[in-house]
Amino acid sequence: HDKWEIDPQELMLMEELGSGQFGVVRRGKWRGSIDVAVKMMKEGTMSEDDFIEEAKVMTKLQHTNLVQLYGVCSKNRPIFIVTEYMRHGSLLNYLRRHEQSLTSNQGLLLDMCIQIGKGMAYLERHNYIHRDLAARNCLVGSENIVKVADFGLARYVLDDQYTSSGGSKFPIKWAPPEVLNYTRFSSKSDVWAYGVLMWEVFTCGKMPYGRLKNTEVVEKVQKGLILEKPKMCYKEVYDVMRKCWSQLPETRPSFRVLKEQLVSIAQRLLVD
Ligand SMILES: Cn1cc(-c2ccnc(-n3ncc4cc(C(C)(C)C)cc(F)c4c3=O)c2CO)cc(Nc2ccncn2)c1=O
Repeated sequence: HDKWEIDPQELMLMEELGSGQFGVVRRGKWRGSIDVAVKMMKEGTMSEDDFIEEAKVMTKLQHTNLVQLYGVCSKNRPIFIVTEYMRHGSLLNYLRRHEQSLTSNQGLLLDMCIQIGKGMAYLERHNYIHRDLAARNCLVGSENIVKVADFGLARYVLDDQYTSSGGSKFPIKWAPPEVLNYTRFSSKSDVWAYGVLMWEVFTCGKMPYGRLKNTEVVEKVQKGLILEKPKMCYKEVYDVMRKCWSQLPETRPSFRVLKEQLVSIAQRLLVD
């Protein structure tokens, strides 16, 4: 019996949550009581067979700061991807909607970064690369729980506007030099993206590099220019961001180290 295969008859679909990269995502109930989100994969948007194969691995990745993949309905089309439900939606929207209350609460902003760092340290330990880490791809649940979503899915996107670094949908502003030049993804390219995500958190959801066009950002990043310190961000937190933006991947800290550094900063700050 394939553990990762979900019987669609055990699903009750509810309101639409939005339409992501692969089509409509709806809220639902699984087996009558479990809150889920159901991605209904639009035909031709993802290499489905490869994904279904990978789903077996993904269901095994379990951590409090990762949005849990419960399984897939792959026996008919469109295929459904069933995951844990997060009631407050994307972190990016949450930051923008709650800017007023968040600006004075650096402890909470730092805690959000630490939670994501823990989820990413778990993926790093399992040699799992996200490939599109950003505030838009993290989700917020109750009690300010934050989790990393859609890790690894970038490999199955068929839209080459998204997959090729010259494409209009490629996440240029979250990409390090080795990805811009050779699309060389690694946990250290996730670390670069994590630095940009920290900047998003401490600016309550501003767009990195403002209105600069992608071509201008590529030029700046390759020249070593980096994002400025957000106004309401501790100096030592910005120093951690800057380490994530080292030109060379090997000079960037691992998520294991990053998490420890942020936790010790949080302990020092929350004591004072
Ligand atoms: C699990 N989950 C998913 C979503 C939700 C809804 C629509 N699109 C998406 N997205 N968003 C982004 C996304 C990105 C990718 C890349 C391959 C990384 C490019 C692949 C995806 F498949 C998605 C996706 O499905 C999500 C994220 O997967 C919203 C939730 N919750 C709420 C709650 C209230 N309001 C809105 N959403 C929720 O709990």
